[in-house]
Amino acid sequence: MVLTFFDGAGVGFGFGVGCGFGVGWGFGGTPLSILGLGVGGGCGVGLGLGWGFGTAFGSQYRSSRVTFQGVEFGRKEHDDGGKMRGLQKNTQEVAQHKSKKDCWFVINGRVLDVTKFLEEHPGGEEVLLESAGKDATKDFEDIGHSKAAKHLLLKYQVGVLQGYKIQDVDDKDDASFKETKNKEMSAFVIKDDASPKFAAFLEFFVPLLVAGSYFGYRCLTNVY
Ligand code: HEM
Repeated sequence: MVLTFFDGAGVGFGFGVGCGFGVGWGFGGTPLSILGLGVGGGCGVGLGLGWGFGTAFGSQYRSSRVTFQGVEFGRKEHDDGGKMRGLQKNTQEVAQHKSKKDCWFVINGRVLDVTKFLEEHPGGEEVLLESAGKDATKDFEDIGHSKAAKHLLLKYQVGVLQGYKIQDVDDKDDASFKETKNKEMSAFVIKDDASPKFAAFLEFFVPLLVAGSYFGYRCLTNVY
């Protein structure tokens, strides 16, 4: 979860007592996304209801989970500081995990536990089981897996084959990974933009509707 603070100009709505100063709720500022506390000047004398321009500030919790092409970014597996993923394994140890219930293989020196991925693999579980307990680098590369697939395999890393020094994806000077990261950011923006637009729409029209109803009611009662 991420906490976003915002402040800025907005529209306030509330009850006021006295000479037209009211405290109520408002919305506004950047990213114009949620109700905050609004303070603003109003008009009227005595007990009244009003809305006016003022300032709005507040905070908002939002989910930081982002999924891009099936890869869930920000999960614990990616944030374990490499403790688990960096454990040294040898070929004999990898060779012991070659069943459907316990399937490991090696790709580019990374030891992967793909047991939970078998059923999800778009190329089918059989091909993965054929590589179980072995080095699957050549098979993996020969298929011409996409960049997303290359990124996805990091999720299943449980260690490093002895003798290999693995570069972290973030440090890798590889255009393919950079491209994936950029896409990840745009996916983030799109997902975050969706609800604030709707919220801003509601937040503008609700006070307008309430104020309109109130003034309508006042006009009607004055006539008679
Ligand atoms: C953890 C390791 C692996 C991951 C994360 C992975 C992921 C994927 C993904 C995402 C696809 C869909 C196409 C794409 O995006 O490239 C795919 C397709 C495929 N994969 Fe894998 N894969 C892995 C290992 C392997 C291995 C070891 C083989 C062995 C031959 C293999 C064979 C295939 C095949 C045959 C396809 C279908 C290609 C097609 O339909 O054109 N994959 N894989």
